[in-house]
Amino acid sequence: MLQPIIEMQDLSRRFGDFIAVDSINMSIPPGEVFGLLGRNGAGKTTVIKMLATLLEPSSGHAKVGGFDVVQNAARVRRIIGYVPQALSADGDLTGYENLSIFAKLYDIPRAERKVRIRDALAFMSLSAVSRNLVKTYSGGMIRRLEIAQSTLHHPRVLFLDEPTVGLDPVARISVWEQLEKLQAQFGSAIFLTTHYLEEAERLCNRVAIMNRGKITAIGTPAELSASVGPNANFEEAFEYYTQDETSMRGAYDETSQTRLASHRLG
Ligand SMILES: Nc1ncnc2c1ncn2[C@@H]1O[C@H](COP(=O)(O)OP(=O)(O)OP(=O)(O)O)[C@@H](O)[C@H]1O
Repeated sequence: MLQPIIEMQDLSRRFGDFIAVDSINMSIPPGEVFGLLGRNGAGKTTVIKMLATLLEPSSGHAKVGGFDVVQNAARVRRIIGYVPQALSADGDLTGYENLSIFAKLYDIPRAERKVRIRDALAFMSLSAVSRNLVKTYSGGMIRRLEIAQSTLHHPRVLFLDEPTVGLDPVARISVWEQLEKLQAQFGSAIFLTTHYLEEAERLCNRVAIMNRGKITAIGTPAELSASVGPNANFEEAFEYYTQDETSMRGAYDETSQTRLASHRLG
């Protein structure tokens, strides 16, 4: 098997006494589009922030591109792109100016900057509005600009935290299409969090379902559906794997528990 691009080993994060991420283990191969799914508060953002070197683990380890996210944080930062959940582009600058800041941040040589920015704008279908202030953009356009910003340096992994939250269905589809194009052209791995099941099914090669800090299932969307029942759909699988453990204990027989455990190990 190829050397994983992302590896997590007993990765945990506490806030005081509260365990937000509870000893998770996962490996993601290069080029995979991987979705971390869960309800609000499951711990998804905390995982992505640890992988993107923005938050230190309380215990356990993670590597991105073979580099430890704590010991080699600077090396990790050079090979990743990160799009946070809240819209973050500067509304008082133009699209071009926002990209220009990131080109400098990523140390893209001065001679190459213009071409990279022009290509990124064209790639995200933003060329026509590049000289307009970002505050005049729609939510979908801002998201596409942020994806352009965070991929200017052609990262090996792109982290996206809830990339289409708050977008209308048309804007959501346009973001999905740009992400698919990006993956096809550069082969970057994409690690995204979402609570939209349709997004995960459309974009992701594999998904993991997270509930109260733990990974309860991992596999392709089709595998997870099949693991719940012969005719189950992905929504039913999500419901199943995000139930509270107490209700699971009561409601499911031993076979189901074994199946759940085998997914945890998978
Ligand atoms: N800095 C912090 N201090 C204290 N608790 C925190 C902090 N950050 C996150 N938490 C808690 O950790 C848990 C997981 O939060 P996290 O943001 O990772 O969840 P999430 O799955 O990304 O949810 P959402 O979809 O709402 O963003 C939540 O209960 C949250 O309140």
